[in-house]
Amino acid sequence: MGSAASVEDAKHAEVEVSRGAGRDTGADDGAFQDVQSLSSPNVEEEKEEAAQDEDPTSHAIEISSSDESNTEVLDEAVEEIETMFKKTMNETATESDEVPLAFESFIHNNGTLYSCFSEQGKRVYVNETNGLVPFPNEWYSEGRFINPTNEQVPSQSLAPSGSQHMYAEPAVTEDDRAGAVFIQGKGMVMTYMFEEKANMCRYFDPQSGLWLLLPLQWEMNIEFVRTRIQQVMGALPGLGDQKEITAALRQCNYDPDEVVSAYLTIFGDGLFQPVEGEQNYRELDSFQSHLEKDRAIEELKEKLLSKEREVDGLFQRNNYLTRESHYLSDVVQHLNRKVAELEADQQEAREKIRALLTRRSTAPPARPEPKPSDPGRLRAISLLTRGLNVAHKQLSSTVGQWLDDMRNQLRELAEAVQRAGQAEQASGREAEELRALYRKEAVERKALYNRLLELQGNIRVFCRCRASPAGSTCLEVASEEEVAVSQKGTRRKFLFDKVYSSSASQEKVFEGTLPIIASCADGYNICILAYGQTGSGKTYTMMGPRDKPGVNIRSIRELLRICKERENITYAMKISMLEIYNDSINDLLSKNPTGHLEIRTQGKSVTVPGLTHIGVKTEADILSVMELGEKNRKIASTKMNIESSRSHLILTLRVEGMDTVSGVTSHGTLTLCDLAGSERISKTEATGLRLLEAASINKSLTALGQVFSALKCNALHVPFRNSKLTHLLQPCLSGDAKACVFVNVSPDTKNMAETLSTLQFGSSIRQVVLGKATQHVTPAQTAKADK
Ligand SMILES: Nc1ncnc2c1ncn2[C@@H]1O[C@H](COP(=O)(O)OP(=O)(O)OP(=O)(O)O)[C@@H](O)[C@H]1O
Repeated sequence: MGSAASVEDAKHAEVEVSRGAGRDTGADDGAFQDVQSLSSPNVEEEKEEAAQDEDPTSHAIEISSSDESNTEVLDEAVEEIETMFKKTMNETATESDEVPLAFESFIHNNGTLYSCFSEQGKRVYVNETNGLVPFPNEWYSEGRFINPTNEQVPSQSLAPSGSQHMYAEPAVTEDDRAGAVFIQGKGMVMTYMFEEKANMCRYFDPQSGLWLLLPLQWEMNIEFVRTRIQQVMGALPGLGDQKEITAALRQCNYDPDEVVSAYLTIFGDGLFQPVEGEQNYRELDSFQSHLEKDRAIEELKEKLLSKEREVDGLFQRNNYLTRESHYLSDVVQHLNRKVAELEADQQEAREKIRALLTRRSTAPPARPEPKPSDPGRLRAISLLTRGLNVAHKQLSSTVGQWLDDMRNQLRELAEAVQRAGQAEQASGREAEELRALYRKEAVERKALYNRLLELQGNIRVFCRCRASPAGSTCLEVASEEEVAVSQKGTRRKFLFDKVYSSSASQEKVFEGTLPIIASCADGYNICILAYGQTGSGKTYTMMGPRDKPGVNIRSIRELLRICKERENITYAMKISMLEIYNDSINDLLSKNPTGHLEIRTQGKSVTVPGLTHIGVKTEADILSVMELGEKNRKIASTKMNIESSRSHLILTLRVEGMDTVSGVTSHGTLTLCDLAGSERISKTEATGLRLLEAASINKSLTALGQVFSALKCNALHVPFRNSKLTHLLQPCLSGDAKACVFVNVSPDTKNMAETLSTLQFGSSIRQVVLGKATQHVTPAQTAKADK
């Protein structure tokens, strides 16, 4: 039973890892030898026996002519041939990329069974000593094929006894272990990851009706294995050989975590660095989907722009109408004043006329007694009287004309007032319509915006470069989205959602995260975290100095502003602050810290029982709580940075909203995480406690990398529980949240290795798709029932 034995031996065999060396020896599988190539003692014995005899036919398995024992012997023969086949296949597979597979069994008239294959159109058979040798022409008349391509043979008769998995019926469950792969000469074949003593990938060969072992080369292409390869490569960008990783996966029973730790144990953290000059296959893999996504994002951006333009137009029209309406009301008021003045004047004129008339009728001027003897005097009086009459007539007609003018003016004014009133009403209606239209546009714009955010990915990655005190720089901010690292004449580019140069202000840097802050008030889990080498500016970005506050304070300020703006919703906020130091959780707000806290998971919720939560209302409240937490934080010095924080800081703000009109409640969290700096232990010369801290930090950051790579390839299992850090961040990263990651880098040439690894980490998590974020809202009735 060579096959079974070799599998079992392989399972217990020590993992032999010798990168590079493996290649020299012709073992194409590199560091980890293929399970199949680890031969059992039985196989070794068979080899020795085989070596004693040169005649190929003498190695063939004799089939007894007796009917009873025929099936048994045939079973053994098939199994032995299978062992030889596998051995030959492995050898062939390591020598060339082409492996023949058209499987046929030939029975010679002398009773010997041969295993034959079609290789590049020529038939060959397995000879234990010489491997695959051409099928002799004379044999065609000396025997027959049991299962040639065009002849179906009852497969049960070929299945070796004792190996149930080899039976013809491909009755396998439809789960992630089932798959398919294209094989040259066979077309698309079914594959299944059999769980025997160790996991075994086999494909179903319809011609032989057998489940055969899949050669390494093809195994790499099935989904089950490919996902795991990607996980390993995600965690260790320094690994370039997928075949080598496949072999390693076989050795580790297809457990990617085990493979990663095996590599790390042997090669150390050098594998975190990508292989220089090597094309990142993941970029190729996701290139197409990224292109499509980018196209969709561009379209949405254009739509958004045109909507914004429309809204701007509406705004301008609205402003114009409002101004016109104000102007018209001013005119109306002015006219009304004028009318009132004219009416007063008219009244006054009337009074004056009436007074004049009264005086003339009631008190006629005392006429001097005419002196008949004075004709000159009489003529003068008559002239005066005539003049007075003319003046009276003129005055009457002037007054009448004046009154007519005033009446006309009044009528015109009344009409103007009426028209202005109507125009004002019309413009009011139009303004109201515009406002409704604007509200509708705003809702549509918000929906488009959310869709855009969703398409851009619920994880946004920003790169911030700090200034170089040394003046030497290996970084070049090529554009708003691209940063390049130059090294010995080569130039590597990295793309991010935004790249901030050393001159970018704290305010500018915060702008990138601004869009997701409002989502927290809507009931989403939001996470902002900073990753980077020690001293690269994470704390500066997240906390910042007092006069230049960072993302933490600005996002809290923005959140408070948004909550205040929403008049119908009352918000309650609670803040907690913890640090993870040497993989244990410390409560930073507790007055009497009682020791390290543990994490509890219930369904999707992750909590820390005993952690202090303080209710806060204003920015001042929050700042004083943060100050208290900061005081308790462990700050230690390292050789590289005097004020280097050696723990991960996680500040969480829980925001509970209650809509007083609809009764809907929402629960959002804003998680702000300042990660401890990744560092090269050798470079910082850390010893003792510092060494322990550094090892713990590196371990948790590696776990974070593993989580991101599992998320990136949509792995069934995401190893959140590998560290306290990833366990706590689970709700922020498990397809339920929106996240922003800052990768902070130093441009100093002496930090180039760390900078490259940080950029690689950042650009790789950019491809993570968290999925559609979930809004945590409870409808009114449920909310009441909950209470
Ligand atoms: N963009 C920047 N502008 C001005 N000063 C900066 C900037 N980034 C970092 N610094 C300064 O560099 C020093 C180190 O920065 P910081 O403490 O933020 O690094 P860090 O990545 O948090 O380090 P560690 O991981 O060790 O905590 C600080 O003195 C900080 O003020």
